[in-house]
Amino acid sequence: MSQSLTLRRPDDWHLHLRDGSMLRAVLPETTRHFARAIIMPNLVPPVVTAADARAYRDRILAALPEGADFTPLMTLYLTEDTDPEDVAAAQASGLVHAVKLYPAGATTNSASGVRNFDKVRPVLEKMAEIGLPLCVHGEVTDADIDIFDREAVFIDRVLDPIRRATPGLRVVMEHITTSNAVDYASAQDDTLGATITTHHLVINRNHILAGGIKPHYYCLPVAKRETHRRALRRAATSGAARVFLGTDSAPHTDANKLLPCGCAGCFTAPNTLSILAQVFEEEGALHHLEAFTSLNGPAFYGLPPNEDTVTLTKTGATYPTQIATDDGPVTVFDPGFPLDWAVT
Ligand SMILES: NC(=O)N[C@@H](CC(=O)O)C(=O)O
Ligand SMILES: [Zn+2]
Ligand SMILES: [Zn+2]
Repeated sequence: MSQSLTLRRPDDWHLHLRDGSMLRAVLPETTRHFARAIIMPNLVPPVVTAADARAYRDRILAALPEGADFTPLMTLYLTEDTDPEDVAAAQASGLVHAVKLYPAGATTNSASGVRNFDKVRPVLEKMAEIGLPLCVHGEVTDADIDIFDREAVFIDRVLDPIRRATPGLRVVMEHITTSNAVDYASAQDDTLGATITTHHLVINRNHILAGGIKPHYYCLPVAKRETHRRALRRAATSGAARVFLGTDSAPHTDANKLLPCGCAGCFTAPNTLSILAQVFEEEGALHHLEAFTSLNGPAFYGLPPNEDTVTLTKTGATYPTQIATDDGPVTVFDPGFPLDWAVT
């Protein structure tokens, strides 16, 4: 008898589905395993208003594979012109579950993000009042701050001041990559959550840069040194209630990754659960996997956990190296080791 593991069906609390033919190609990779996902709004143009989010949700629902049971949880892209009343109405109608903060210039399609944080004060105050979470890409963009320090500096200079100025604001520190973020998150109250990606549990910066540059391991925030990866693994596998999975699965075509100035993002949707089971087993924490993938996220977002389940068996897993799209192939994240756990 091979070992098996049954979990409540997971959710992905940070996912890029893109649009058009890319959406159609990547959506089945998520709906196969996940019941719900927080859908990132960094399209071109971005998903800014409730009307934009409703239209994008309809395009996602129209692209669902036959028979898929999947609920996209929509977000709004915070700009300096975002209308607090539009945000409140979008939440009240059940359409929108979070607002996303991109510091302008921090990452893929962030040009419409926030430069002057004073300009978004009224929106943040409204969100604190109505309990709508702010999902944060937590990196400063100052040219004089080293890219490996941008998350730690953001916490001190931007995140903590925003939280102090806006009591009660619920915040998700997205895709944390440092022990600084782990320490900050664990010291806060239950208004603060943190997501961790699959790939940041697996790679450190050597994987990107040593022995030749590996564009498919380049994402933002960029993977840090090994001590940080270890801190992330401890946090993810600890069972701590405010830490949960946000894969940040971020597909780009190989043509856009393999360039002199290539795009940031790792495409992990197809093999995320197999990789996570292996990471948790290596850490002796398989009993905490369900909390990370299926329980902590819904609790933070005030939603019930899923009723149905997925089962993994230790029979070895295969996955495609690439997914075909009308725009060209998208390479799947390669963890660098064979996968033991298959989703059955
Ligand atoms: N993580 C990434 O490297 N890229 C994301 C944007 C983001 O989540 O920062 C993308 O949209 O491609
Ligand atoms: Zn981001
Ligand atoms: Zn992302």
